[in-house]
Amino acid sequence: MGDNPYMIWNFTKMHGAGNDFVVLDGVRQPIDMTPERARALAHRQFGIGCDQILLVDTPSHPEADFRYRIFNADGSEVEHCGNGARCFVKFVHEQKLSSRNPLRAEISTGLITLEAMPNGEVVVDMGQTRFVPEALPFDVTGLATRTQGQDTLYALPLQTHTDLGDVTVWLSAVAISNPHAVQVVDDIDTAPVSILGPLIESHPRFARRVNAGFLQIVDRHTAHLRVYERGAGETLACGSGACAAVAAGIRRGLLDSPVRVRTHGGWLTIATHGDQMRMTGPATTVFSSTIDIDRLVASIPTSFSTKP
Ligand SMILES: N[C@@H](CCC[C@H](N)C(=O)O)C(=O)O
Repeated sequence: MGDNPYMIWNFTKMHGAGNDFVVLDGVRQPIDMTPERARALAHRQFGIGCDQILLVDTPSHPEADFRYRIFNADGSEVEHCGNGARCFVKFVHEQKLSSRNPLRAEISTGLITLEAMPNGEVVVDMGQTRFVPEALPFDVTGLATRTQGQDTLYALPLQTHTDLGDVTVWLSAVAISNPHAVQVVDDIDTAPVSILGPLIESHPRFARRVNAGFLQIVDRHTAHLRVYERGAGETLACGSGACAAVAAGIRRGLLDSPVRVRTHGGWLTIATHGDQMRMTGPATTVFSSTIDIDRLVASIPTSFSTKP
């Protein structure tokens, strides 16, 4: 790799409401990301540790300022990451990759617009929500359904193999580029997220797996949310999950825009803007450093192998 034989990567550790990221500049340094490298970077004990890796790259779309790629902690590349999008803007400005504001970023499913506000928060036009099971995809063949407001809910039976026994969860199926299955619960603090989350996330009816949201309605403009994320487990906040949950809450007739969403990592504001979901929230830089990526991958004991 030219004058960088050790594959030293500059990186910045960031978070958005506690959803944490390793952010890499692929514009000024060559980054050949692989699932194994992503898993090594994300490893909480042997790596830097993060929920997702964000790669800022040159765009292929003529109207985009940058391309923005997202890798889950398990190495899978995914379509969207709301909290990451806010950190992406802060990173681009702090690293002086661009002073443009608003910015347009290319994600795998199109373009998103992002704007840094004078108070340090970032606003992201997250795109449209789609309430069609095929968009996730979600195989709903033979599942019982019921209607709530404008939404169709799907009854997904789950065998928990715990004291909870067999349970049926009523899900809204929402795609906002990435897939979300949202259920309404009485109290997010007592909801069995660690039991139901993994069962929903990797349920065979979701061919590309799914992010499992647990939404508590507080009043028509306030909600609490936990998300068991595809490829990362429960995170302190999920921006796309907040957009999907609010869209589901509005469609079910339980919420009105704008909605303040409390996650375990902080507050996000979600509003509808025409047919778009608009998210506002914080973005925080923790520190910047360098890492020898090949040495990191080689250092991880085989019993903790980052190979699939
Ligand atoms: N934390 C993110 C979502 C990251 C991707 C997600 N786990 C997926 O696999 O779709 C957010 O803030 O939106």
